[in-house]
Amino acid sequence: MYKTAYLDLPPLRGAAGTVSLPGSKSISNRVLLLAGLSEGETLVHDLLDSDDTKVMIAALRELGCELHHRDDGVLSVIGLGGRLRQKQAQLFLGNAGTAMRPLTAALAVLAATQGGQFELSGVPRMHERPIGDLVDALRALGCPIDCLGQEGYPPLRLRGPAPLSLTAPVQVRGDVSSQFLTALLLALPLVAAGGVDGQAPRDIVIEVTGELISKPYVQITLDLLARFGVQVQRDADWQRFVIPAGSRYASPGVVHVEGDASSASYFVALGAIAADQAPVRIEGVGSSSVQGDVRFVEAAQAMGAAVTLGPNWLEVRRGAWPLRALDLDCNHIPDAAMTLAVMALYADGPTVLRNIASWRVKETDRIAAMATELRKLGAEVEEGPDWLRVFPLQHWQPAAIHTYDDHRVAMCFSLAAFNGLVPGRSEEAVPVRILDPQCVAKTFPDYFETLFSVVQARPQDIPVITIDGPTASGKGTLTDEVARALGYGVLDSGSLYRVTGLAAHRAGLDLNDGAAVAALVPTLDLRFEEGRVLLDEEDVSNELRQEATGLMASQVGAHPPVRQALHQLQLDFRRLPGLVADGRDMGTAIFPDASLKVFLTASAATRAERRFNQLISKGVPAKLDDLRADLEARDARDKTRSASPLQAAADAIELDNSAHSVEASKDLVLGWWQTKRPFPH
Ligand SMILES: O=C(O)C1=C[C@@H](OP(=O)(O)O)[C@@H](O)[C@H](O)C1
Ligand SMILES: C=C(OP(=O)(O)O)C(=O)O
Repeated sequence: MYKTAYLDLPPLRGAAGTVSLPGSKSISNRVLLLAGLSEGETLVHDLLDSDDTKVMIAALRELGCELHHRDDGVLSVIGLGGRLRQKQAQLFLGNAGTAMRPLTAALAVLAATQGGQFELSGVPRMHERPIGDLVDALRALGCPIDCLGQEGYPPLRLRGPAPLSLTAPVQVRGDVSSQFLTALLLALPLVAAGGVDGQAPRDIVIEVTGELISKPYVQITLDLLARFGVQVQRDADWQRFVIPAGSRYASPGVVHVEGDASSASYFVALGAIAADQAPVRIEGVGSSSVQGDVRFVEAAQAMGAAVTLGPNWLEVRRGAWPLRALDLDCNHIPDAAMTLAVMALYADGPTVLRNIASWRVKETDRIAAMATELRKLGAEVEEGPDWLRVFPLQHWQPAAIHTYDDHRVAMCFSLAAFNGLVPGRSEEAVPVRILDPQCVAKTFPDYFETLFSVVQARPQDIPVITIDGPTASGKGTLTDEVARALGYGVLDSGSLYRVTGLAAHRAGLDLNDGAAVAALVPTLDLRFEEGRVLLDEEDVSNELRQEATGLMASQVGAHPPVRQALHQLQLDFRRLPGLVADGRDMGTAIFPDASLKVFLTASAATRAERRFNQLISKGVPAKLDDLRADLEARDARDKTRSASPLQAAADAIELDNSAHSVEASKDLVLGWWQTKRPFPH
């Protein structure tokens, strides 16, 4: 996951390849709750691992369920069998509607029937998301509930014991969120079995007042209840639901969670926009999905996507281009429909998304957020209480997209990075900045990594920052810090000869055979991370420092084909989303077109002192004066040698960090970087 303040997406030009979806949020949290309420063990395969499921898992643990992750990745849940083990808990539920609403209903009923007191809270936005309709329904049933902040909103206190009146149908409004009905459907089997206050088993009837929105999510609830042994009857109008008398949760033993269909929407859109050569294949959902959001595929097809599908996969290519404008009632796909708003920028006319009032009470006011952010790109957008009209965009502007702690805003705006595919815009393509990219943690922590694995950019569009300078100037540390702040990769070019020597030696090659060693270079699986060098995922940093490795390095470095192969290898490090390259000739020889070049220096005295402290801390004896004399001699040699002398590139910014902390140097470099970027400040 990118834990950076922002993530810059360079212009992206194409897409192809296969993605494997994370588990469905809606299914994961329902399965967790149902398994937690059932008797015995449920083994959950492919559960989503994200903020929304973490809060549900933590809550169930607090309540006394035993959950543990097995070595094979399967989660074992041992449920409560409907009996509270903890009668008091304070549960923090983040911004997960699928945890807050269902747990409210389940714990209100359990507290009323078995006694107890539970407090449920979330992030500040959760305290602005309505829950009044559910609270009203539960209070009418007899559950004592206090709204601890504003009436009708979390945080909530659920108390008991209290007598429940189960004779009349339970009434719940369905026009603000379907999760209120879902919550009652998931919780009320607790009382349908009877036994509460000596009551006989009875049918529990739930009646929906007002138009029910987001119906496919209620269907997911009904399907999963059926898998846990509860067969709810519903009428044709989705107004009346009956949980039959005697219903009891019965774990199916093993449950497989499908891939998330809402998360699939970004990759379906990606295929429609950018897969003009080979398809984007999406594994985890398909025609046999129980999630309503698979119907996003129909909307994408209407806009021109060419889709083929199997039971649990989709393949999407570009069909019509530009995309076709759409006018759609999106009530059945409230989450995935946000993706259509960005696709609309690539359409041949205005696209209207209707019946989306619920967007206003989700992670943020999504109608306002989408309108505001689309306008930053230059788009014309109109909005109403429950609709959005987006016009196609010709003149794109570089924009820093505010994401409002809303995972879907972050994910769908990544699709704006394909603006270079708009006819006539190839040379004018602009990057897109996504602010606070880690908000994707709610449902898809690795979203951007997954995206980068299937998209292409032109190398010259991928930003590079070079940090060159003499030995012991602190290049490595600064490079790591800058790269970490930007989410960029690192190239530690100084270690390449040593790594090549070591790898060639390990492969049993003759180090005098230049051609053989050169052929090995492109196959090296190399990664630089936090000052460490990883070869085939093994940390070889210590081995690289050894004298024997130094000898191997000079042996392989003598061959021109090896030098050439290493040149290419360095260029290949220019990968999405960007690169910080540390060395001595990065800005002059390897990446002469780098957008920012830094030449890092420090006085010989400072560098000698740093090297001295480094050695002493590792228990290596050292003399300060000797180190300083060595460094001065080396500087003189470096500057005057004929083959690539150590020189700042003409367009490099010099940074003498003798008197700066690493933090201060990093801030300086990031400040320069901002001035090089096209985003408004
Ligand atoms: O029940 C569910 O799993 C969900 C229902 C939908 O909410 P609304 O019913 O509030 O539209 C959806 O937006 C949410 O992401 C998940
Ligand atoms: C609305 C959403 O989440 P929640 O489950 O919190 O309602 C969403 O994921 O888009």
